[in-house]
Amino acid sequence: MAARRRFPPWRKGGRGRRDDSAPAPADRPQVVAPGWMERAGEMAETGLGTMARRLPALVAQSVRLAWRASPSDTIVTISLNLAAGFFTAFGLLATTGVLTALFSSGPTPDRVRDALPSLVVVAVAAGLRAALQAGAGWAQSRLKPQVERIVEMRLYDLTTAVDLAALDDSDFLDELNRAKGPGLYAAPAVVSGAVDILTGSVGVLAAAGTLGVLHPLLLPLLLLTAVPEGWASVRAARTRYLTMLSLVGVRRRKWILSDLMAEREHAAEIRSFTMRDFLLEEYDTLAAQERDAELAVARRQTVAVVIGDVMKGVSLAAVYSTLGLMLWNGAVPLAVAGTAVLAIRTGQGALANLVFAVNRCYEEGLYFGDYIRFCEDAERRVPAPPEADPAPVPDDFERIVVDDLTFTYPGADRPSLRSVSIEVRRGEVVALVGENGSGKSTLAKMMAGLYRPEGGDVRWDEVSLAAMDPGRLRERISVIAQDYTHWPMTARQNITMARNADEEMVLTASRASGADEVVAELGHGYDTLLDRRFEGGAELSGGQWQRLAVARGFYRDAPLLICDEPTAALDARAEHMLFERIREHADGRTVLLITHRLASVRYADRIYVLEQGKVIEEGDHDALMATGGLYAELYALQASAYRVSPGGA
Ligand SMILES: Nc1ncnc2c1ncn2[C@@H]1O[C@H](COP(=O)(O)OP(=O)(O)OP(=O)(O)O)[C@@H](O)[C@H]1O
Repeated sequence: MAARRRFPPWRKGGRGRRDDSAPAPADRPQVVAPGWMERAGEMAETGLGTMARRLPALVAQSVRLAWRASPSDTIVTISLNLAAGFFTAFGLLATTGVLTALFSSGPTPDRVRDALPSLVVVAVAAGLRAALQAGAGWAQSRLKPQVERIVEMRLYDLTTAVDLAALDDSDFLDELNRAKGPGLYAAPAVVSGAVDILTGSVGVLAAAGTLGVLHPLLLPLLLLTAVPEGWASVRAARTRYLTMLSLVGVRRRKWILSDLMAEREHAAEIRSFTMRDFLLEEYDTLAAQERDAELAVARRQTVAVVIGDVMKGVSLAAVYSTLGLMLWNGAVPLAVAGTAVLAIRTGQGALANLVFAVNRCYEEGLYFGDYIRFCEDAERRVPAPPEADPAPVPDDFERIVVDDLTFTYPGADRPSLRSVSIEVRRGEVVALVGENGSGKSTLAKMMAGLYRPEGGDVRWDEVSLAAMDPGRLRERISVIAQDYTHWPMTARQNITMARNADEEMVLTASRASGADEVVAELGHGYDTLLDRRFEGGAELSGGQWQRLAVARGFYRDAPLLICDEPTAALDARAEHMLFERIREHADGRTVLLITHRLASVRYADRIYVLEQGKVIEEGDHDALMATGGLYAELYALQASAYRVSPGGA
């Protein structure tokens, strides 16, 4: 396939394999071309014909986009451009009158006087055309920010709505990267390219119409000059796009590295582990690949442009020779030939603009196509809206049943949960324990309705989560996540999470989590901005952030509280206090607790022990200790570290 030949060396020989001479070592997985490149590469394999076929659809798509952004500016842009084209043709035809008068016989003052009325018409037409073009340009530039806004909003509307599993899929993430980068920027360029196509076409039609009126043979001559330039532009655009595609992986890896080298949070570790040389070398290798690819593009583009220019020169020579012959043979009078030269020059200017616009629209259209495809893919991945009559989400429940649940992350080769069944009754504290990677967080996320099961079900009092409105369901669940976000907002907003702040509830949640002590130290209390990148912003320690994250979980008045490692960063006193609160059933709520601190789950009503995605033991502390299985083993290990007897107290 032709597309393959254009990929860089490491792309040769099939998906993901690299040339031995390529500098990228085997431990650089992001550099491997992702699966979508094959498809996108084929897409970009277009010639003039394909482009001409695709262009109407692209222009129609752009006009629809412009219309959604602003119907009035779209109408003004199109209609003023059409009117400007009319005055271009009108002015050109009036020029014949001027030239006929000037080239006639008789004294010069008389000839100039005879030419005056036509000259006035030419001047008025030029003035009107300029005014209309200025108006059209203004409306066109107004369209840009409006288009940008709607495409950005659509993208983020989708990225925040897609199924969480989509964001675990590396192909989807790559598509997202392309849509969010070049794709997003291409949208206004495509629209303005489409408008420029319209403007250029109107100009060309005006010149062509004039030439057709002057002499029918002049018309095909004008079109002849467009072909070489068009060919060169399309070729250059395709080369650029294919290179961009081949460099997506390299650039992605470069961004990751540049973040690592320039972000404050990694600075200390880079120094402690003397990572500097390693990172710089990695970066340089990738930068060299990018440079080589860019240099190759520059060379291929220049060759295309030079060939195009030579062909254009030849066709221009042919045009003027033909015109000269026609004049010689008396096929056209001198005044008409003079107007024809003007019309050809006008037409060529318009043609050059048209070719540039077509090329730009086509090239940006390739990138914009990435955006469109991403949006279509993302739309398919947005969970279907609940049926017209979704099952009501109860205020509370008697029991939550996880029934035979199986789940595999996208792209993973084995399930993270296999036939898991557990039960949580109202008011209980139920603990999930197990070694790293055993599936605890995955199970908690499924119970929070964040992932959809591959097999099995989660039910609240016999009603499946799948039948409920996910938005309402999540309102009834409070999650203290293991990987919570440090929101760049105030301390209060970090607790209330974009909800109306109830001062009393904020204080209660803060006291319960120990966040009140953190806030007391802050310059502006709950109004302190927690991000050092902003002026006056404060920096918190890991444990202080965790207290806020816990307060966030407590603030939400939900019947089910899921705590995933809520104390990992807490000091001994804060940890003790938090588990005390949880043991008091977190003020009557049902709690699903994940922790490695087994001393803290002793008082749970029930403990489920997971191993490799399966529940292998269940019961309360005493029952599990009596079984002498994994729980007893882990508990004994921890207890011995603290020199506590395995039996308890
Ligand atoms: N987003 C993801 N994409 C693919 N695989 C994942 C993802 N998250 C987790 N996994 C895999 O699923 C398995 C279970 O992970 P999970 O985070 O549920 O374990 P855990 O018991 O909570 O571990 P830990 O105690 O370390 O927090 C692991 O093998 C992990 O590699």
